[in-house]
Amino acid sequence: MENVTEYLKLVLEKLRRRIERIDSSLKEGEREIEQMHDYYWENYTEMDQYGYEEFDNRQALLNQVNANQEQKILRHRFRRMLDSPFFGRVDFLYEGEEEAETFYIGIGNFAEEAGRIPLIYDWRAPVSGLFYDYDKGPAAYQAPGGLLSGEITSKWQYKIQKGKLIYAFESDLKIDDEVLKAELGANGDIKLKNIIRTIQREQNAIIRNTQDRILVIQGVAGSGKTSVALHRIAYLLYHDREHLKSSNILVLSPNQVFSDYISHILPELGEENIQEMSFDLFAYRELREVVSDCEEKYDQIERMFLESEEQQAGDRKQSEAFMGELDQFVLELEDRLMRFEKVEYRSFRVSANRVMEMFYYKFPDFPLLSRMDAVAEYLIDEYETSLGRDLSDDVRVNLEEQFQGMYVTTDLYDIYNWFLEDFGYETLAKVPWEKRRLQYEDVYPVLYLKYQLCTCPKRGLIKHLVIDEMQDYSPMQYRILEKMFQCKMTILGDRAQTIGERARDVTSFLSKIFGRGIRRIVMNKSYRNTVEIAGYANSLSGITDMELFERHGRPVEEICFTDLERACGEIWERLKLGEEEFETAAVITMTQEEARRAAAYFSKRLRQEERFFCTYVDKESTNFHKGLTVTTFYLAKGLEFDQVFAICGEWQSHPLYCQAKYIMATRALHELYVYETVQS
Ligand SMILES: Nc1ncnc2c1ncn2[C@@H]1O[C@H](COP(=O)(O)OP(=O)(O)OP(=O)(O)O)[C@@H](O)[C@H]1O
Repeated sequence: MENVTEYLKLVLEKLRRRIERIDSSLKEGEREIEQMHDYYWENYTEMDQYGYEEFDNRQALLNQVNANQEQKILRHRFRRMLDSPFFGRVDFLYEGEEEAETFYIGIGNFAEEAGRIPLIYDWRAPVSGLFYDYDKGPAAYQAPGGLLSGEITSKWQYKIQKGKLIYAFESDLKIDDEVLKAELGANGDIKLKNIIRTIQREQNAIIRNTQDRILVIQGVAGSGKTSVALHRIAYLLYHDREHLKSSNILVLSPNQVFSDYISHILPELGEENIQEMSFDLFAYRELREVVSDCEEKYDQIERMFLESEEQQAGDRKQSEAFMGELDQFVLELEDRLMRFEKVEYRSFRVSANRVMEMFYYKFPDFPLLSRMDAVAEYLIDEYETSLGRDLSDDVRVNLEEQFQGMYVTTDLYDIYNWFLEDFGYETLAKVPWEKRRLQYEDVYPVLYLKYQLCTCPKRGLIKHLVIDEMQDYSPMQYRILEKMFQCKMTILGDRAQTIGERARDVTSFLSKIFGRGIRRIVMNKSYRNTVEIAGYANSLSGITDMELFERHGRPVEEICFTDLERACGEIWERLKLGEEEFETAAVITMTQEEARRAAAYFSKRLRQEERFFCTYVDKESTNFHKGLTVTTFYLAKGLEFDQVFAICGEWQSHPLYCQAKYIMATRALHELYVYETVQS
């Protein structure tokens, strides 16, 4: 069918009919569930004594509930498609055929009935690859049965809103750029949005990559790393539904606000949301038995602003050299940690020599602090077999305690202190558990030590791990992750955005940790910022090889001010929120104290004149809102705003200054103002 308006009308009509059919089948399904309940309650006293009938009844109920659930998911997708059923079309002439076939592409598959030829193809379907990867001319796509070649005879892009066709372009490179410019030039949505209409070729290659076990994406700020990683997840879920569920995917995300910011994409793409976790939170939980409190990463950053010489000690403890020292310490620990003794209780007797022999020769591969459990288990089992019965619980507990008592200590805090002392580092305060607090730089060394000495819990349920902001994880953290996860991974980040004195290029050490099977991809084109903003940011970090998407805006303004409140007064005048141009704006500071003062200023002004919402975001915040956000550079990472006011203060000589300013600058979509306050 040639005429797109006609086709749109037809599709909308069929969508409506399909939704009606689902509605009535859902009603029928719910009636059946009710009847099954009624039947059960009326008859359950008479159901057969072995419970077969009851089992059958429950099974039927479960099946019906699941069927209804699936129908609801379908209905949800079709209702969304009523707004915009498709956005692209390719006409493809298969090799050896005479007439081209037409494929319309949208957010999901749609056929008049299950099993019929789709009227619309999901953007993730094999054939949809044609739309993203080729212009008119020779083309091919990978179908389940092999590569299918041919020629694209025409390719179209559409914008449909509320069921109405807004535009239709027969696409070529120039038009594609215009469409993308329009998308990027629009005001920032509140949350990160899906990009299926305009996925770029280099991005599509990453999204559709299924062969590499570990994909490492080093991408410049605003190149679409986070977007691409999430679309990749949607793609993988679509193509491997049998083995991969959303519960099998885990995202390591930097904080709650970022998680909230990206939380829309997967549901928008018709997938359930995936689990996310902060690695720090996980580490604190794992160390609960060792210390009562741990310093948080963000507190450490704040501390770095107050005591900049701390940075070096902190960096040292995350280095590969430090890990080497810890490994060496662990190797030499065996003799020092053990005090072998005989074990006796009632008729159970084992000599110290026997225990030692088992410890060193029977279970040498067990981590040191888990090994005595294995020895005890083995010897107790052996004894129970000779007795021909199990030991009572109290005898077993007594024996296990004697075995465990052969460790001089099992307290990781003490053991870590031995290490610090041996290698000439300042030791931790020797205090009871209630008073123990680890500084952030010691958190991962202690966790690393724990997994060197005790069996590391494997996360078998996780089949795909996504690590965002990869540059902020140290070699030691990757080593721990490698022990915990043996699954596929998507690791992404930008070395220029490292929170640290120097940019960290994790690609230089990842292959040492994960071995072969790593594919490294560089994304060098930035989509977020205008040319003016990207040029300014690049000059800060010395980046010269970034490709810029040609979208222009206001030049960046650098403004000097004497104090923070005056800078805020100036910002107030420049904000274009509310009824004006923009949806989102941010005032970004170096430190929490500055952010707090700025937020107090804006809250006060807003009490007098209610123009928009103002949200102060700190490390405890969980949500991302429309309006003005006031926060620090380290919490603004990963986010974007229409207008950004970067308050760089008087930190020019601070080691984090350059990276922080770069992070602030690259958050801006359309307008950037940089405030350097100088003391009067
Ligand atoms: N193909 C595309 N089509 C439309 N918009 C895109 C495309 N690629 C990226 N964008 C937009 O560019 C912006 C940056 O994307 P994203 O946040 O995923 O980048 P990033 O590389 O993770 O950024 P950063 O590291 O700076 O936080 C977003 O607004 C995103 O929607």
